[in-house]
Formats: sequence, structure tokens, C-alpha cells
Amino acid sequence: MQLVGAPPETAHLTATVPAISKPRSKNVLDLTDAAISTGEASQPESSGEHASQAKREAVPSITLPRQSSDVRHFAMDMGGSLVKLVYFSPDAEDEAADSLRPSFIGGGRLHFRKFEASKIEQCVRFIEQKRLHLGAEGGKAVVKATGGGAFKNSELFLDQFGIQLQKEDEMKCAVAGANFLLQAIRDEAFTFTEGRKNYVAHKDGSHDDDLFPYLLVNIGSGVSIIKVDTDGFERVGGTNIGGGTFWGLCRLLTGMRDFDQMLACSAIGDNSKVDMLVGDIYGGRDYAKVGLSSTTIASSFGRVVMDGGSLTDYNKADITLSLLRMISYNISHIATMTAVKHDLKRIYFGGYFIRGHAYTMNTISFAVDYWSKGNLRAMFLRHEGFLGALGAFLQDGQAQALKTSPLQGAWIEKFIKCSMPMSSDERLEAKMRDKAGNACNLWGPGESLSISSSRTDLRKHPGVGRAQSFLETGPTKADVNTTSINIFLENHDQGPFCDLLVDDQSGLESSVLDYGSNQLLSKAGLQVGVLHLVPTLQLFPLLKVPERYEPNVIDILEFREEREYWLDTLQKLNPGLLEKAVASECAFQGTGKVSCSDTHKRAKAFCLAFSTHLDRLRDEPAAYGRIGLSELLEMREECLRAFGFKDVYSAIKQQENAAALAVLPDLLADLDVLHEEERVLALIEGVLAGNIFDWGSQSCVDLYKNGTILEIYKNVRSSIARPWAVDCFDDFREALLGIDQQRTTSLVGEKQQQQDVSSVYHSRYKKALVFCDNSGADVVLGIIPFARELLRQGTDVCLVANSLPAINDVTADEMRDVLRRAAHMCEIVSSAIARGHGKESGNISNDVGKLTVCASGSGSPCLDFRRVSHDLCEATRGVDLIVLEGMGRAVHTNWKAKFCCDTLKLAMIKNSRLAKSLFQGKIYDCVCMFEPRMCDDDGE
Ligand SMILES: Nc1ncnc2c1ncn2[C@@H]1O[C@H](COP(=O)(O)OP(=O)(O)O)[C@@H](O)[C@H]1O
Ligand SMILES: CC(C)(COP(=O)(O)O)[C@@H](O)C(=O)NCCC(=O)O
Ligand SMILES: [Mn+2]
Repeated sequence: MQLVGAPPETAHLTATVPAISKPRSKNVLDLTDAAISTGEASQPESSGEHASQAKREAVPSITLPRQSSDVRHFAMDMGGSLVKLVYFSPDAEDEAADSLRPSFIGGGRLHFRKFEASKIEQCVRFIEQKRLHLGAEGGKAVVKATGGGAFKNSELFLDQFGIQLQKEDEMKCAVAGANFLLQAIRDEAFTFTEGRKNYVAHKDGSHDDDLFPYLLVNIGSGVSIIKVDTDGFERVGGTNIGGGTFWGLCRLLTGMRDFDQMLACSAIGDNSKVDMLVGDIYGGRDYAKVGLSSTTIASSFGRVVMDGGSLTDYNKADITLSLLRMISYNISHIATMTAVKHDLKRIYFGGYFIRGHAYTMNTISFAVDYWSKGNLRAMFLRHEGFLGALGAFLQDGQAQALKTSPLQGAWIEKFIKCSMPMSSDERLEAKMRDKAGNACNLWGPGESLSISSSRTDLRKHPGVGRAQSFLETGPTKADVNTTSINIFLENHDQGPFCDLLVDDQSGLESSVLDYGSNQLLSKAGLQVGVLHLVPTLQLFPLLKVPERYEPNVIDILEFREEREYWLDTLQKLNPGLLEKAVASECAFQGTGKVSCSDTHKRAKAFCLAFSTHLDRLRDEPAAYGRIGLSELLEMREECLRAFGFKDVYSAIKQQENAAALAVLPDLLADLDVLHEEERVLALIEGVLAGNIFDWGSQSCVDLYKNGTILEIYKNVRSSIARPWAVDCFDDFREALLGIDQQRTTSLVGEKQQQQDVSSVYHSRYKKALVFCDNSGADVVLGIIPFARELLRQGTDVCLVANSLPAINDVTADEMRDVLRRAAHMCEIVSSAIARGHGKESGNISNDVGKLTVCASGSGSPCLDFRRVSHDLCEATRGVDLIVLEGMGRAVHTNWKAKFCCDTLKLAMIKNSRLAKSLFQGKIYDCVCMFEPRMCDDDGE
């Protein structure tokens, strides 16, 4: 093989168009592609008491990937009970992330915090610590503020920071926040019935009739009831009996001060001890004539007088529950009547009172259904408490940008879990506080920590939450109740019992368990009720019906068995992954760079965090929104990254690439002597055989114990016989080769004779996007020869690979490297690369297509076409063939996806259950699915 035309080492293989930068003034936020995330990963925190307190109160942050980094903004909603703060942090500060994800530069996140209004000094200190008060280039930050506190605290902010709060109307802000969330954030709204969240699909704001008009019931200290329409809003009602009423009365009657403690306490209450029920009045009977059952509350707290009781006679839990029901029912009643009066069909409940609390939401849902006679369903918002603060934030000049930016597809959610990456040993000290508030090590010398579940406190609270300790011996679990509860942890080495406060419903609140400055257990570990999202990219332009696109083939939310199978499967893969994660860094031991004990701890922490998410999903499948297997697999990668594991399979990928590259020239020579028709088959077989190298599948990992990659490849290669489980090969060959004059002649004339390959036929495709899967034999011996054939026949080829590592998938950078090396072995590849750079090179004719590489924007083994890189979207120009390779990209996701051009899906199925459920097949079956273009405007 002649070696010509290898591009210079520095050359880039991508022929992507530079990102289109939108005109943007300094103080205008660019909301394009915004999304939500709770990740603290990009937020190195100061470790002070207040900072960590505030951190525990985080809710999902919203990512604005297109925001320029010189804007500093924050906004506040200063209510009667709570001060809500929304602030923006540019991603550019996060150097680690920058180096990893070039396409996300210029992004940022909106973070959410709350403070008690009576403790405004905590909020001030937080702002100081975060340096939020400092504007761009040493100037002052722009601060929008709403709520009464904006007036009340005006001087405080002027004195402290020299900041003049820019006051905004409270109703306007609540509405702006709600509209924004409902239109732009996927899975923001949900109904809640019998403990189950059902997300409400809006058509991403593109169809206003889907959303407007609606009634917004904001339950803060008091309640505002607002009618919202496309062109404005009106406060049509309200009630003074609100969240503040509950908080205040409960405090008076029970002595408790903490709102969440109150909610937790109510969980074990029995309101019939305090409330007068219909049955109490009717001698145990129903009042059937008007449809009241004997158990209906006739009079909240009415029983007290009946019993002649005084405060000390009543249990705190009973009082609390009675209060919670009284207030929730009352608000729901008024809200429903208001909706009916204004003929509104949609009713959303917001405000911090709801607190993501299951009982509150169940009560409201029941009451709305009851009073509307089944005509209305209560809907809730994930960012319930932050409508006003978010709305205030959006008042800052950027509201215009929001109105003009095309929302559809711009704000798409994705979930990440975990806390920020840990680098220092100090951070690795998992800390928790004992009863006296002193920090004690979670990992003691013997690392033996257990949850003593014998405590009656735990038994009393049947619950949905779950606490876990992570030990050498495996996790110990204890059930906890629905909000905060003391779990007594016994640290054998350290002695003391420790309190672990678990918050499960909303994930907003505190845990006394802290992982360094990192709150491993509260955020990453016990991750409760919070959706984590990462930057949104763009909708892939070649999707046939974007509105109906659903990446996942299996619905793990709907089907319990499927869900449990995949949760178990991922759980079982954890120990092997932990081993690989450790090996990926400990191999470098001795260079002084990585401490192995640090690595071990992070690996264990990763396992704990990820397993905890899996457990959480077992208990509450919709906890993180409508997620599928693709999101689970991605969550695993995000978790690894968050615990500092950048590329667990890096060494393996390099070895496999080298081994495969060593035999590439021979393979190419073998292929070149084949007749074109046989060659196309051999090439597809090669792709399918190469796809067996998947370190994410347990069966494959077991297989690798029995041979080298080349042995395995050869074996598989020789046993890949047609017909495959799904076999559209003939159609593809037909589509590729076409029946042109030249080919017909050659077939008729000299069928058996070997030919000068480059002149036999011309591919019918102008440009192919090939979505590649794994490193090693897969890309080198499967994809490269296939792509080379297309190139030789004049098709331009863009090889699309991950932006970030995921299992052993090839990344775009690795792809460039592999191609550079392949170019030394093959003239076609080197010429095609040069042509991809706009150069002519070598003595190959201009018939050779252009070869480019493009990063997909993904860091997952699957692919969600709702959010791919801008570069990829640009690369779709002129594409008439899409090739999706691998189980993750072509089967788990996109099996049913239809595109506006011919599509070839190639994969080996490395999971028995999947093979069975898709086509009654078995493990290692292959699929070669070919789907001709699906456009309505067919016919050129
Ligand atoms: N951690 C908490 N501390 C205090 N109140 C809380 C907490 N969580 C929820 N609440 C409830 O939320 C109410 C405040 O809701 P919010 O929407 O912030 O209204 P406001 O703007 O009037 O302060 C409180 O009166 C209380 O009922
Ligand atoms: C993560 C994967 C989708 C990657 O497959 P690929 O795209 O490389 O073909 C696959 O390894 C998988 O589904 N694993 C599930 C676990 C198992 O079968 O053991
Ligand atoms: Mn893969």
C-alpha cells in the first residue's frame, strides 16, 4: 500500500462551519439552548458553613449554553417567608469542563437558592461569598428584585453592596417565570395522583392554545390567583390563608420552627383526632344525601371542642396534618371556584408551600378533582418556589431575547447526577456531623459504618426514601420517611451515633451529611426529587417528525419488568466498572500525579452515587422526569465525570486501536480484490463484527476473557452469516450501487473477473453521515473500510463521534487520531482527508469524496437527536445517507427514528433480552436495517 498525502499533524479533520454567533450586547442574556441542571460540578464552592448550608438548598440550575461569559446577573424574589435567589454563573469559569467540552463554551447556569426572609443576613453573606454583587469588569451587578422585600431591603443592599435593587412587579414576575418554565422546560409541569407524577407534555411553547389561558395559583405566604393569557394576566383572586398561615399556626400549636420538620411530622399524624368528621356528627354514618361520607372532614379542628380538649391533649403530628389538610383544601377550593368562574381549563399550582411534598400535592389534586367534579386536574411545577425569582431574572433586558428566540427545541432537558469533581484528599474526607454538630469521618479507619435500622424511629416511618451507607461490605439500606428524618448511623470506629437528615421529596433541603464541601449523600447520593439537566444542544435537522421523536425504544417508565431488568443490569455492571475506573488511574501510579487511595474513594463514591440513583428510580420511576435507558446510561457517564473519571477506558481504547490498525492494511488488501457486490457485503459484515467490542455489555466483557481482540474479531467475522435477524442488506446494496449503465455492462461482461475497483461504479450518495460507535476493531476494521469504500465511490463522508468519552466509544478526537494513522496506510483515506480540508492531494482523482470528522455533542453511549452539536447540524447539509452504528445509537435509541434521507442502522445486539424483545432473537444477532428517505416532498 502506497503511503501518500497524510495531512500535517496539526491539521483538523473537521470541516465544520464555525458556530454562528448571534449579535449580542453585553448585558443581554442569550437564552438560546438553555437547559436545567443541578450540577454543582462547575461550581467550586467555598467551604464555609453558610456556603454549604446554602448548597444543600439547591434546586436544578438552568443552563444557558450560549450565554457570553462577561454577564453577571442575579435576581431575587423577597417574599414574606422566604427570599429566593436566582443567579447566573458562566461556564467559562469552569476550566475543566471547557477542556472537555469545547462545544459548550460560552454557556452558563442559572442557580437557585432560598433563605428565610427573617435571616436575610445569610443571603447577604452568600452573595458576598459568591461575589455575585460584582458586575462585569469590576462594575456593579444588575440586580432585579421582586416581592415586598425588594422595598424593605432596598437600603440594606445599597449599604452592603452599593447596589440599587431594580424593583419589578411581583405578579408580572410570577407570570413571566411560569410562562418561561411551561414553554421552555421539558417535564416542568406534572399532575400528581396517588403518589404518581405524570408529566404534562406541552408542545414547547410552539402552540399557545396548548397552554393559554391558564390559572396560576401561587401559594406563598399568602395566595395569589392569576389568570394568564397569551397577551397578559390579571390577578383575579387570592386568599390570606396560605403557606404563611400554615407555617405560623403550626409553629404556635406545635412549637416546631422548621417547615420541613413540620411536613415530616405530619406524615405520622392522624387528623381525625383533631378534626370533626361527618361521622362524628352523624353518629358514624355518611351524610349520603349530599354525598358526604362519614370520613369527610366536616370541620377542621372541630373535634377539639367536642372533646373539650386543650393543646397538651393533642399529638403534634395530628395537629400538623390537620392544619396541612385544612389549608390545602381551602386553597384548592378557592382556586377551583375561581377557575370555574373564569372558564379556565388549566390550573397550575406554584409557590414554596407545595414544597414537592407528596401529601400536599395529593390533597390539592384530590380537592381540585372533587370541587370541579372531575373537570379540572391540578398541575404542579418543578420550580414551584422560584417563579417570581426566575421571572425577575428574565426582566433584565433579555426578556426581549426570550420572546424572539425560537423556543421549540431550544430548551431540552437532560439529566445529570452527582456532585462536583473531587481532586484533593481534603475533599475526599466525607464528613458528617454527630449529634453535637461536630464533624466526624464517614469513612473511618476501618471503613465500617452501618445504619442501625433497629431504631424504632425508622420503623415508624414507612417511606419512599432510602438511606444507604457505602461500605466494603456493600450497601446497607434503611427506609426513611418522606421528608426529613433522623437516621441513626453507627460508626463502629468512631463511636458516636450520628444524625443523618434525609430530604427526599424535592431535594432542595438540608442534609447534615456532607461530602467535604460537596454534599455527596444529600445531592449525589440521596438525590431526591430533583431533575438534573445539562446543556441543551440543537435539534437534528434531518429528523422526519421532530415532535414525535422519542429516542428510547423501550419504555422503562411504563413497563416495570423492563425497568427492573435494566436497573438490575446496570447495578450488576457497577463492580466491574469500579475496577476499570480504579485501573484507569492507578496505572499511572508512581508518576506522583494520582493517589491510588484517592482514586479508590472516588470510585466507591461513584458507585454509591450511581447505585443510589438506580435505587431511587426503583422506588419512584418518574423521580427524574420521563427518563429511559438512554438517560440512565448517560447518567452513569455523567456520574463518572463528576467523580473525576474523565475516560475510564482510555488505555483499553488505545490498545485496541493500535492492535486493529496493525492489521488494517492486510484487511484493506483483502477487501480490494473482491468483486464490488461481494465487497459491499464484506464491508457490512465487517462493521457488524467490529461492533462486538463493547465494554458496556456484560456478555461481551465475559467474552473478552477468552481471546485477543484480533482472535475474537476473526471468529466473529467468519461466523456472521446472512440472513441477519433484520436483514435489509439487498435493499441497501441496491440503493448504494444503483443500476447504472456502467455497472450493468460490467456485470454482464465480466462477472467473475476482478476489476480495477475505482472505475466500476459510482455511489449514488453524495454525502453520508456515519455515526460511529466503539474504538478499536469496530471503528478501525469496520467503519474505516466502509467509509473508505464510500469515499472511493465519490461519496463525501462525515464520521460523527462522541464529544466526550462514554464506555469504549470512540470520541471525535480519537477518531481524528485514528484517521491520521490510517491515512499513512491508505491513499484513499489520506486523499479524502486532504479533500475534506479543501486541498487536492496525491495522485488519486477528484472522484474521491471528502472525509471529515464531527463531534456529536454527546457524551453518552446512546444518541438523542433532540440535542446534538451545532457542528453536526451544519454538517447535515447535502446529506443523503445516514448510517447509525451500534446498539446504543441504532437500537436502544433511534430504532424507530425516521429521517429525511436514506438511513442504514447497523448493530450487533449484545444483550439477550433486547434481542428477544425486538425480534424474538438471541444475543449476538445482527441487524442491518435500511430505510429509504421519508420526505413528503419526495420525488426530487
Ligand atoms: N424551608 C422552608 N422554610 C419556610 N417556609 C417554607 C419552607 N419550605 C416551604 N415553605 C412554605 O413556603 C411558604 C413561602 O412560600 P413562598 O412561595 O416563598 O412565598 P413568599 O414569597 O411569600 O415568601 C412558607 O410560608 C411556608 O409555608
Ligand atoms: C451501553 C451499550 C448500549 C453500548 O453498546 P454499543 O452501542 O457499543 O453497541 C451496551 O453495552 C448495553 O446495552 N449494555 C447493557 C448491559 C448489558 O447488556 O450487559
Ligand atoms: Mn459503544
